[in-house]
Amino acid sequence: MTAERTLTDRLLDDADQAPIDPFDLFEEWFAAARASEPNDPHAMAIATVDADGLPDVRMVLLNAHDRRGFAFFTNFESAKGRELLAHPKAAFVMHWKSLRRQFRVRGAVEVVDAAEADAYFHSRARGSQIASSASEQSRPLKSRAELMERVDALTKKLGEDEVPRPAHWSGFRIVPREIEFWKDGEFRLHDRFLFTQDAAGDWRRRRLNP
Ligand SMILES: Cc1cc2nc3c(=O)[nH]c(=O)nc-3n(C[C@H](O)[C@H](O)[C@H](O)COP(=O)(O)O)c2cc1C
Ligand code: PXP
Repeated sequence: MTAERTLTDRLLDDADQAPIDPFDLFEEWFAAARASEPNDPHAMAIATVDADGLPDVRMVLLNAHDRRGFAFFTNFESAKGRELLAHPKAAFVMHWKSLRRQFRVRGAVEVVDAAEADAYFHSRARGSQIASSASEQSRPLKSRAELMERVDALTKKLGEDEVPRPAHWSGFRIVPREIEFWKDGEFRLHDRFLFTQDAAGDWRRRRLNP
């Protein structure tokens, strides 16, 4: 009996030019990362640009994904929030050290709908919901004590009530235009595959030089 070939096996086999769906391939790589990374396999660095075109980058967590794209949740009044609302395009990268693999996406950015943001917000630990309400993310803070006072005041005020999702806390979805899968190779002879969509919306892949 022969073992079934994975999508990764097929990707690396230049003789196999049948289509591979990049979202299915992502699921395969993400599952491998979840099984082998010591922490935060869903961490990604997301790059934006500010009003001067100056790039900005920081880690966020990939907390939702499907065939529409890759979403993370944040404060829309933060630096990244303001940057993305003004310039709704982004790139992100995930690096799974344990696998020596990299996953990159570039594309347009859309805001997730309110129902999705509510569902995700309320799935988080209550303390994290309160923290997101209390933190004026990216704005100067006089002291940690000031933040903790806001957390305590809000905790007291809410009692047992549900924490309302702040109007300025929601999710951004990166809708891929380009997707790249990278796998480490000996002597820097890595394997790289760039997926782009053709006019019909089908995903094509090209191998790139490392
Ligand atoms: C592993 C990791 C995951 C993070 N995930 C998020 C996240 O999902 N959302 C978020 O708002 N900040 C997250 N942060 C904090 C951001 O990196 C950043 O400090 C914060 O969002 C403010 O960024 P900004 O000033 O560029 O908007 C994370 C930090 C780390 C190290
Ligand atoms: N917001 C902030 C400020 C974070 O630091 C993180 C994760 O570090 C998140 C949101 C996303 O994680 P979670 O939704 O699991 O709290």
